[in-house]
Amino acid sequence: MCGIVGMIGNHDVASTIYECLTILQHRGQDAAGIATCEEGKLELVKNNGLVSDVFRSESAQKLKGLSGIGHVRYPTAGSSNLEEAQPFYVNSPFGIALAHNGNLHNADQLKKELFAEDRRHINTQSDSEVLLNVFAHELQNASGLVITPDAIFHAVSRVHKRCKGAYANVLIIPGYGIIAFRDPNGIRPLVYGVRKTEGAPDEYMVASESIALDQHDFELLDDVAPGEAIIITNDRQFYRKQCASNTQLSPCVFEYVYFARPDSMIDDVSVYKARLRMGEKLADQIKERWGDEEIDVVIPIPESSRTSAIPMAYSLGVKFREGFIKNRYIGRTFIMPGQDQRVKSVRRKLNAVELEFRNKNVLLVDDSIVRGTTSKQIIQMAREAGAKKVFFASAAPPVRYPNVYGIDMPLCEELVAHNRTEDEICEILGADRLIYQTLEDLEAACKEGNPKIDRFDSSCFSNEYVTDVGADYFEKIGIQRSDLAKQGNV
Ligand SMILES: O=P(O)(O)OC[C@H]1O[C@H](OP(=O)(O)OP(=O)(O)O)[C@H](O)[C@@H]1O
Ligand SMILES: NC(=O)CC[C@H](N)C(=O)O
Ligand SMILES: [Mg+2]
Repeated sequence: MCGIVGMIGNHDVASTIYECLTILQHRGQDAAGIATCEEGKLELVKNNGLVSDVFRSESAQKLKGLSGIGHVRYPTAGSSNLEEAQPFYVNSPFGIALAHNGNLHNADQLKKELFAEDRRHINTQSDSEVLLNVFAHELQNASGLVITPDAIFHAVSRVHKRCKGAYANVLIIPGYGIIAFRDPNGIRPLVYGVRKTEGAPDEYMVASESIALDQHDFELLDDVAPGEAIIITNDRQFYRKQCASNTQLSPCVFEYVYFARPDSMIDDVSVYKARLRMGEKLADQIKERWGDEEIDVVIPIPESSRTSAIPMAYSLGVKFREGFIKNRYIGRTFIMPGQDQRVKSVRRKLNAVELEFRNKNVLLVDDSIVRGTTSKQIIQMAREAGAKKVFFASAAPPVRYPNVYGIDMPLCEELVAHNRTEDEICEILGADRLIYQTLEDLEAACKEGNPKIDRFDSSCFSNEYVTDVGADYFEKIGIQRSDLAKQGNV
């Protein structure tokens, strides 16, 4: 997952974009970048690291101008190297920079076409560089000497025809404005809003999550619809158009489970409320299936499961306690690049409050179990702290299949639930009992917020992908993006 933001304002936008990126930091911890534009000149600063590290240097001072875009990266294609940090820039036509959240599964094919037919060279392994060049090529074909909204909308419609996978994008064209668009399935989130000041032109912001808008007093106007593109020119003309013929709103259900901040709205659904409903539904399952079990206390595994754990405890009529304290200076474990780092980080990040465990039957709640890195260690810690019995509940169903739309879970064999029954998983994790949310309940918990959602991308639970992903792509990412490959061992 990555976080993206774009803004046109009445003062230099770099500091606001910087703040937005810190707000979106939970979506990507590997690299960060900002491109701004002043009088037709684009400045770009990007590097590996957290937002606060990347923009510490003096180079960030050069980020001037009333429009800009920003990105925080969690890689799903290519390497974690600086060359693949975003925004990406291409100088022709007009100069375009892009920030992309998502993942293309036909990037290899597109790369060949770009080279052989479009005379464009791709210099990295990044699918985002491919996407930018497809857009640039199509814009070049569609425009004359002057950029027009029609030419941009046409270029976006061509991107929809050529690119397969997930993409929520924000782009900047120096001297013209910013553009945002979302793939025809609307897999990755993208919202926009306006800030009005009397006597001054309206300011606009586009971002992965509404929380970036909220914190800067922008009024949320809408989600960018699947297949839709919006344009905000420097002189504040606003255009929007549907650029795809077949669209179906299919947001990634994992955003609601884990990725997004609870205080965000995604496709008109409050992530917070969706998580509360997940907790209620899971509690119903527990009552139905574990009626015989005595639970003394419900304990969330910080951070993301807290919201679901509260209504669970309430519904079960059991105490809710903070049994694990989180070191607030350690980032998210799951999106770290290597398994060694992830394992070490869980222990450094979480510590048990012994008195909440001693001689108790504890129900630990997490939002999801993916590789099992967190749950395995946490269950062990609960036992060391003196728990009598350790029960484990996951607010999401078993993750059994790869994600190809922007979450780096490329290899089935790395997923603890793949090809395993719930009893087998329970044994591996070392719990006394394990319960998972059903997919039906999870989707219902999210959809209740917006019945207009056509379907979800729930592929990592169901093995049903909303785009046509070829077997060769699964094979490729399984080889290239496994933990072993990333360590350079294969
Ligand atoms: O089974 P695993 O492979 O361990 O992945 C699942 C865990 O990873 C995430 O936590 P993370 O520490 O990334 O973030 P959080 O602090 O937001 O909960 C998620 O909330 C689960 O706790
Ligand atoms: N997680 C993402 O959205 C990743 C974006 C892009 N595929 C990259 O690897 O940089
Ligand atoms: Mg967690």
